[in-house]
Amino acid sequence: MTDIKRAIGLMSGTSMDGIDIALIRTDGHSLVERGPSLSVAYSDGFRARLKQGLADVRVIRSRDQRPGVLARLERDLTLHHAIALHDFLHVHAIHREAIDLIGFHGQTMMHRPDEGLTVQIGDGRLLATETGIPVVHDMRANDMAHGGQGAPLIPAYHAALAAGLDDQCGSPVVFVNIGGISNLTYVGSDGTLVAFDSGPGNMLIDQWVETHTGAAFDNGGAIAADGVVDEALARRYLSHSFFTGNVRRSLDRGDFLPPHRDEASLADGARTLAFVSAAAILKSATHLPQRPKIFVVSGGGRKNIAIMQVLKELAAGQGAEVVSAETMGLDGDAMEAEAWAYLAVRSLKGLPLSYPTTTGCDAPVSGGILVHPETDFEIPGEMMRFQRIAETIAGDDRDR
Ligand SMILES: Nc1ncnc2c1ncn2[C@@H]1O[C@H](COP(=O)(O)OP(=O)(O)OP(=O)(O)O)[C@@H](O)[C@H]1O
Ligand SMILES: CC(=O)N[C@H]1[C@@H]2OC[C@@H](O2)[C@@H](O)[C@@H]1O[C@H](C)C(=O)O
Repeated sequence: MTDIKRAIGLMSGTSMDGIDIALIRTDGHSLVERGPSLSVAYSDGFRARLKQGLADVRVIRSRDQRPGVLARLERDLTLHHAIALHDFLHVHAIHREAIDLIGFHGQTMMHRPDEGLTVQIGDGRLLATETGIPVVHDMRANDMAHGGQGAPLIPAYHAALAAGLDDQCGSPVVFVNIGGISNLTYVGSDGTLVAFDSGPGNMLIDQWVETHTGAAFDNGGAIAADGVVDEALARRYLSHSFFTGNVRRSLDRGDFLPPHRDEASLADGARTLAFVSAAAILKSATHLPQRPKIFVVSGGGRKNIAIMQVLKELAAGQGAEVVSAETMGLDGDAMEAEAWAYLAVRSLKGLPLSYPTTTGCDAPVSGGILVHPETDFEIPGEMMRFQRIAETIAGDDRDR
């Protein structure tokens, strides 16, 4: 009998905007039934603590070091995930015992593929203890140990989704995730899977808008709508060695920096960076085996009209269509969390998470660490839970 699992994925991406949670039922192969999802935003206080963590992580030389605020941050990040998971179960009236597994991404604090170093904070053991559910975490490390870039890992899930899309759209199909960083997955009609990071997604726009206005992002692309593209500035980004080099490599937040504050007006800067985000995707897509017929876009960047307009124009010039994940009946906000649930099930079964054509690893490799909760687990009582929330949130303000 097919062994089908109910798994929850927890994703906190490079934008550091919050936690995405999604439930799926899957056999870890082509059977995927997507369930409910939820996004829980971080408070300004916790985002400020994560940014402090990005500064403190710079001195790390091995992936288990936790200098400065990082040890405390890892604990509190994990508690935020536990709280978010309890809320998710409560909102959807799901009993904890109905869940077989959690796939826990944690928060990437540093990613240096050239040095074989990738650091995601998140305490899998603590999460298992707090939730009473087995947790698979740290899914990038084994790929790197086998010569891979450690990212992107979502392509295995895209391949499963593509199998369900066959009748609806042409092939090859390319899945585009526009998060803080963008990545592409090409799925050919013969199942060929090719993937890589494609450039800065929203992170430069977010940093630019925050510096000028204090807002976390350009809502809907409204700021960019009032601007014009500064061509010299756009050219500077698009001639970065990431695009001109022949080897595809995965990106860290620090690989691209926002323009200096006075290099452009707020609106022109936002418009230019939205243009760069879209043009980077098309530029990177030239490294795919074939021109795609359709780009299926997920991630928060699909809500930025300025990015989507340019993407559609540039793709149309190559005879390709651009649609949001929702047009294909998928969920562009939950897809990464769903993927982490799917990958956790694959990890449990010892199936590959990555391939030479997706991360550059030497051979298809599995990965992840499985942690079981203590056998005498009891759900923390409501009072204890609220006390933990209060403590964690108080910590967010105290430590910022
Ligand atoms: N309504 C919106 N309008 C414009 N941009 C938006 C909107 N909602 C979200 N975004 C952008 O999407 C970003 C979050 O996207 P997402 O959650 O896909 O990224 P992530 O998962 O953190 O990153 P990554 O995929 O790189 O790990 C926000 O930081 C913001 O820039
Ligand atoms: C190191 C790391 O966290 N990389 C992320 C980041 O965000 C987008 C892009 O860069 C992608 O390579 C990856 O996340 C996705 C979910 C992945 O691994 O598939």
